[in-house]
Amino acid sequence: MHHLIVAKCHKHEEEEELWHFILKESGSEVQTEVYRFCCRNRREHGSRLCGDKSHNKPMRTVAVIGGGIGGLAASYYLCKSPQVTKVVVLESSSRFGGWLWSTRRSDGAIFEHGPRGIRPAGAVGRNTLNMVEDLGLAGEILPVTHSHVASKNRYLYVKGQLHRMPSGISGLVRTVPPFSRPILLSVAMEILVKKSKEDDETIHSFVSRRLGEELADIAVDSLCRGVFAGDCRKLSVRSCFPVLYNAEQHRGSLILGMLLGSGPGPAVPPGPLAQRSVKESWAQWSLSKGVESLPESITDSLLQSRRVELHRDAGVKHICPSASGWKIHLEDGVVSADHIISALPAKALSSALPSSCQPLIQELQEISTVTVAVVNLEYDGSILPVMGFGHLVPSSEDRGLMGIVYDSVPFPQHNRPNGQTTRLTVMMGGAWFQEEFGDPDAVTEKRLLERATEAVQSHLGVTSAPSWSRVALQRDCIPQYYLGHHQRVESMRSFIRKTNLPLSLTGSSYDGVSVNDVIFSGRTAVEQLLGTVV
Ligand SMILES: Cc1cc2nc3c(=O)[nH]c(=O)nc-3n(C[C@H](O)[C@H](O)[C@H](O)COP(=O)(O)OP(=O)(O)OC[C@H]3O[C@@H](n4cnc5c(N)ncnc54)[C@H](O)[C@@H]3O)c2cc1C
Ligand SMILES: C=CC1=C(C)c2cc3[nH]c(cc4nc(cc5[nH]c(cc1n2)c(C)c5CCC(=O)O)C(CCC(=O)O)=C4C)c(C)c3C=C
Repeated sequence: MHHLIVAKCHKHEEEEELWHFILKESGSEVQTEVYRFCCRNRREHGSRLCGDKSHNKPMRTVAVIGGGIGGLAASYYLCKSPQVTKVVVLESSSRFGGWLWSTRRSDGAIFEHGPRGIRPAGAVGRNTLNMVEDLGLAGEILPVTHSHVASKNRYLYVKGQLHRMPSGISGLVRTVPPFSRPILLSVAMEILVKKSKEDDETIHSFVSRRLGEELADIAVDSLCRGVFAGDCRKLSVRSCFPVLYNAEQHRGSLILGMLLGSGPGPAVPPGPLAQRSVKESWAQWSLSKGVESLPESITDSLLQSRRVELHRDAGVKHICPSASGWKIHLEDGVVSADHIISALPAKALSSALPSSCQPLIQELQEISTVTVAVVNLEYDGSILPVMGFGHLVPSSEDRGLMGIVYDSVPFPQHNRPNGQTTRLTVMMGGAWFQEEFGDPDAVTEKRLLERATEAVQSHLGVTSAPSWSRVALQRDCIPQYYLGHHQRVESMRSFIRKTNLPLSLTGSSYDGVSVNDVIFSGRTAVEQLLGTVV
């Protein structure tokens, strides 16, 4: 008996949905087809994307280039499918994980030099938790609930003072400094603002238009510094905050979009861990040995598979088309592959591609990145004047200093076990790195450390010197989705489709920078390649 199951629908690109149809015979899968539906202007066109016979026969060798969380996630999902004979992961540095990087000191203290908290919410959040559970990491989760002080208290540093971000009904109906009128007023007026006809808009312009300039200048400016280390006057609302863009497009208002929803998202059923996150109302989570445990655990699981080859110190220099796919040139050898999933930063991929891919090279080069100085500090004793996740600093207050995270508050488990200490992380530079500190290659660690400790002193009144510190200069760590980014990404993928290049683009350069987005993008790349749900 044959059963046709519509297994899944998820949003692929703007106004596009992918539908997976699975044909089952006596309970086992015999054929999968993936159709792309374009819902633009409410007209629906379906086209078969993949899943024909050629896609259901084994894909011999897939090379995954870049061993950050994006490349590891893609490899993890590739291994879920029996269609792939071999997966070769090529990473230029001596470790896997990319920006997921934790220092574990011998006395038990843990310091993050990249992401520190991952959100469980939404389809992409559930997807990561399902993966975490599958990897056997559930027991290592450190959840931070919505009722925790780190979730309730987030601060802004404006005009030389810390201000708690308004929250709850009372915070919205009253005038709370640094804002000059109740936020509820801006929110109520928002429903009356007309929808824009523009294809894209900067985040600052979008929020000024819908909620007023003050919220854009202070709250949203700071938020963009705390997620993209970027300038909201240049970043695209459509690519950075698609939920806001879609709310306006589909409901005519952010508030209505939030109340009524703004279109279907990807369908990701929650596993037991994701269900627990909802039941216990988690706002974010980390892992007991630091966020780097996640790529370490994926690497360990990949090593269990005889189909996977993991190569560190294997920088991709050049890739050339060959009769069956690609020849990938490394410093000291050549790897052949039928298909490449690139999880490299866009510029790194652009310099490896052959000149026959010129239009793609051009677009990849246009995706800028920013450099962030991450300064981890440890102080003896309990030195914070306020408790919360941390504070952000709008660019009008201090262009070079983006904010301070009070790591000991959300994750006290990462403090050294003996004796009371406080761990802080100061983040500097971003879109303002060059103007504030000059050439990243010329700036000294001493200068960055001094700037960070001065900020801790002036913002938090801490006069003691840190008992331990570490400066990490994260070069080109966050891609900037400037105006028109969505068109650029679509144009690159369209070039790949039209020229039948056996290449998939994943990682933080294209479809979102959060850890959740990058993992989900790895999964989407694999599902599109194999034409099956993994
Ligand atoms: C300071 C900081 C704080 C952050 N905070 C958060 C947070 O709180 N929450 C959150 O969700 N996200 C956060 N992020 C974002 C998130 O960590 C990143 O967007 C994500 O880790 C990017 O993963 P990726 O695999 O796409 O890229 P990368 O981590 O950059 O991986 C790319 C890999 O490719 C390798 N590579 C480069 N060139 C070559 C080559 N030629 N050949 C082979 N390999 C190559 C690199 O060595 C690297 O390992 C933060 C990022 C930073 C920098
Ligand atoms: C409180 C101070 C914060 C600083 C300073 C900060 C710097 C910083 N953050 C990123 C990248 C991301 N941060 C993300 C989430 C996030 N960041 C903060 C606070 C600071 N970040 C908070 C409170 C949160 C959680 C968001 C929430 O729960 O509301 C994310 C993930 C966003 C997501 O969609 O999941 C990223 C990415 C950088 C590069 C950076 C450096 C200046």
